[in-house]
Amino acid sequence: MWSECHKCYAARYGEPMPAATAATADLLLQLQTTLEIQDLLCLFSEGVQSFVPHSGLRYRHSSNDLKVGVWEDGSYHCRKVLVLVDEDLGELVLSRSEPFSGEDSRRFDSFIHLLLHPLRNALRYSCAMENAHRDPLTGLGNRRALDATLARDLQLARRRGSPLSVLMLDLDRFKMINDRYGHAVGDCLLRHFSRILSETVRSSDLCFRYGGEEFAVIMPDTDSNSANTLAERIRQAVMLPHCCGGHPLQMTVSIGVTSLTDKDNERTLLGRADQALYQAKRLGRNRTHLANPAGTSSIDTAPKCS
Ligand SMILES: Nc1nc2c(ncn2[C@@H]2O[C@H](COP(=O)(O)OP(=O)(O)OP(=O)(O)O)[C@@H](O)[C@H]2O)c(=O)[nH]1
Repeated sequence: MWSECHKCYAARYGEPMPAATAATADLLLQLQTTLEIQDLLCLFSEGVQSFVPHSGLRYRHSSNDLKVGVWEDGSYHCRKVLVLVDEDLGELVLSRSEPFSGEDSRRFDSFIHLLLHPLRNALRYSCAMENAHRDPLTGLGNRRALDATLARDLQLARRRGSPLSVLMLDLDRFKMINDRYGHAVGDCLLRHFSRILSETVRSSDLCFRYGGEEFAVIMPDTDSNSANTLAERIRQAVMLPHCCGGHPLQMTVSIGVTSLTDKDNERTLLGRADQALYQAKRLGRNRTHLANPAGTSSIDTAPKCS
């Protein structure tokens, strides 16, 4: 019944669809037009508004905490737990300055039935997108995520006229670790390295596993000097011994550093960071190599201890 359009309803029953039925039919159709959770909640809030007036809507799930409209924490709330068969879909809360009546709550319930399937689909889509952009071993963003983030951050830096730097990092002689201690120990070191990376950079910097034992960091609002300082901090932190599979191991990393120029696109920026990394390897590994943004000269930070 809900999926019938107004015309079909009129043809079948010989009268126009009642307003409440028409509203739920329209809302159901609208909710099927998006897989984005935020958009879905906006559509839902608009659809429910004339039947259960509210100033704000909040959706909480283990993977999300979203607010739509004017959310006032201190005012009246109408809270619903969302379950579809046995699946926990989170919690939906309406808020406003007037108390909610029993009738409001019942109407809200009847609209929630329309939301459950579209919301479950949106949650699954969001989870699939998240997995498609995450490296399963380290939990860092993967190369696809790096490409998308770099394109976005590059545009942002251009618009604001702010600096942007990139690090490319590659663990040294990692094949030896695998060959000597086995792949599981190698995996343990890769996880350890990604933790060091995430803990050493600032919260605005983003870390990615580029592939194998190669990683990248995007640093918005960061010039080459600050990027070089941060790269050195990472290099020093990596050298501290770490126990994997009962083996106290020490690793080192080579790092290429570069910053955005006017002529750069994503490919040239990453390419220059990769070249700087290659230079760091060529000059003896366990070092940071800064490519001059103009690409004409470069600075090498030799290890203070190795
Ligand atoms: N354990 C583990 N090893 C990996 C993974 N991905 C790539 N590797 C290993 O990383 C090693 C990379 O070796 P190479 O490319 O020769 O580089 P390297 O030994 O680090 O030497 P340099 O980079 O020249 O310092 C190979 O042995 C790969 O098998 C992974 O997910 N887990």
